[in-house]
Amino acid sequence: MVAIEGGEVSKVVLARPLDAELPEGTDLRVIARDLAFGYPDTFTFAVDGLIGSSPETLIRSEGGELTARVLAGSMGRGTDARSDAEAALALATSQKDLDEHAFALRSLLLSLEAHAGDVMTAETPFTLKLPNLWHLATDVRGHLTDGASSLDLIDSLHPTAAVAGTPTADALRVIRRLEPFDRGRYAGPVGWVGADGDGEWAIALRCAQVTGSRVRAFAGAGIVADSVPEREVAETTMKFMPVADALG
Ligand SMILES: C=C(O[C@@H]1C=C(C(=O)O)C=C[C@H]1O)C(=O)O
Repeated sequence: MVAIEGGEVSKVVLARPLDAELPEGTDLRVIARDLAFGYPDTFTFAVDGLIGSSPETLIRSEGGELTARVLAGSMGRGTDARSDAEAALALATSQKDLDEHAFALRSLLLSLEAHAGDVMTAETPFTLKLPNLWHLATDVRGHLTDGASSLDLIDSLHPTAAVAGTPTADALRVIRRLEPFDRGRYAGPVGWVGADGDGEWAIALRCAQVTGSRVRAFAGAGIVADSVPEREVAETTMKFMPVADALG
């Protein structure tokens, strides 16, 4: 909060790791299948021991068409239909979350400017329902104008303010100062690229790195001026749910 109050950054995304031992005999293919069934509206991935289900599309580039889904602003699901609808409404009307979302969207749009035309987004974010969380979400569409490959695009776009903060360079400095661990591939791009440069890249969130029998899961939350530290920590606990449940 000192970095935000002092004007060093407007938003910073801070993460924490969660370490565990993998139960003996765990088959990562089964874990990936469980994640894919449990979180159908996400990208489930398992690449060199990095396994997870990400709801956020960094960029998809196919035949000159670009799409992205920006997420920022989160709220736990309610325990019944009524409290769940209230949670979604509270999120959609929370100025703190709308601000947090606007930073993330703006950073993506600015980075896309060099590569895309006819960029379209809705004026207000929608609420995206996941099994563990509500998110504020904005879908972005545009046309590729400079022939960039999807690898060029992720080079320009990563890291967005959804996982780093605003301004990017200052937020990265604050992260290096405050996070006492290496993010590894957490919050980086994960996806595929074709021989023609097209591709689909998610942001590696809601994931864990498996190394032998050791597992390290990661979860972060965007901090802005009105953030309440305890709520942000609780948000990361909810974000651990997919991998924590799947890995037992
Ligand atoms: C940083 C994470 O998630 C990001 C941060 C969010 C937020 O702060 O509300 C929401 C979605 C993601 O863009 C994470 O899952 O670890």
